[in-house]
Amino acid sequence: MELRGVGHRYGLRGAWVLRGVDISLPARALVRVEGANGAGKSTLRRLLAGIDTPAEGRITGRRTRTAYVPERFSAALPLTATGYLVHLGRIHGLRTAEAKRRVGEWLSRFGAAEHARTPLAELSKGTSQKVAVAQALLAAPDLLVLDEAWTGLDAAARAELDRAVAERVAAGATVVFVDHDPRRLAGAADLTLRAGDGGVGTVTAPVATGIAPGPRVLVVAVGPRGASLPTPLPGDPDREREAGTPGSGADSVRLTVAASHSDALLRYQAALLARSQRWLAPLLLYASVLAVGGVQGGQPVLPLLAALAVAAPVAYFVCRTAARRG
Ligand SMILES: Nc1ncnc2c1ncn2[C@@H]1O[C@H](COP(=O)(O)OP(=O)(O)OP(=O)(O)O)[C@@H](O)[C@H]1O
Repeated sequence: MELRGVGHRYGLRGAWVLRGVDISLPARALVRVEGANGAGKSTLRRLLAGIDTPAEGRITGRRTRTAYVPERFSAALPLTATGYLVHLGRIHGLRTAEAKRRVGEWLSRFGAAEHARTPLAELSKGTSQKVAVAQALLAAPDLLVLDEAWTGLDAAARAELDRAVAERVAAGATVVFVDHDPRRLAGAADLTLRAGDGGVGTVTAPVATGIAPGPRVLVVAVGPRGASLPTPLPGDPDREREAGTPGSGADSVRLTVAASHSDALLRYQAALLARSQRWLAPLLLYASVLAVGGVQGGQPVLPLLAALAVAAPVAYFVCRTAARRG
């Protein structure tokens, strides 16, 4: 999903809240949105979720199934929790039986099964929030936008939401979240977007998420001399540029990324190839487990094989596509 020159303001003469926003949101990524109060975080999330249309600029590459958990949820409808959720499941295209099965599963996972038949108006704030989260997860969205979604949940439900988020990302979804607690999913975000405050906001994409523990994978990308890789890249890899062989016209960059993010990084580079950018794609990809985690644990072979199993098919696909494109 791409935002190009996106800006938003409320009303024709309102002050610009966001302007000149240029970001790419990769698939299979967890994205944190940060910023001071009033900086435009909710505005950005509503634009991403398709609830608001940008006043200027374009958003392209929208994911097929989008779900949003608002900061405040109040479904003032004469329905029970299950009735409401099944209805939403049907809107998402699920058959009634499948919708009921998923509703039961999600209410149970969030510890709200006993309120399945409770009218929405009688639900406590915490249980209402569980219903709000369940409605978003029902349809297995490939873009999930969470606006302080953990607020009001009990500890067990908060942990369950952490797990659900990890599952969606692992399944290839983009999950965008904001939370006032900086410890929420700390270290797990692939990308951090910072909304600038002061009315006229910009969004930058510092990708600093810290070095994730565990095995690290080395990806070597070779491209035209002097070309630069886009920023940000999934997983915020460490970059080390290497001068190319004289006369070869090529430079290479060594990207070191947590093994858990290597797949997202390789997929992203394959997408760059498809868009024919200057850094067409890695011509050479290889993976190895570095000292953090696997090697230190004295068992580098299995993680290495796992990393190669991920990297090799993608490298093959990228090189084959490059060859086809000449
Ligand atoms: N519907 C609206 N109509 C008019 N102005 C709005 C509307 N929604 C937000 N704003 C204004 O846009 C600016 C950004 O608001 P937004 O809610 O996006 O910020 P935020 O970073 O999410 O803030 P917070 O952390 O306090 O929720 C604020 O000045 C706010 O007053």
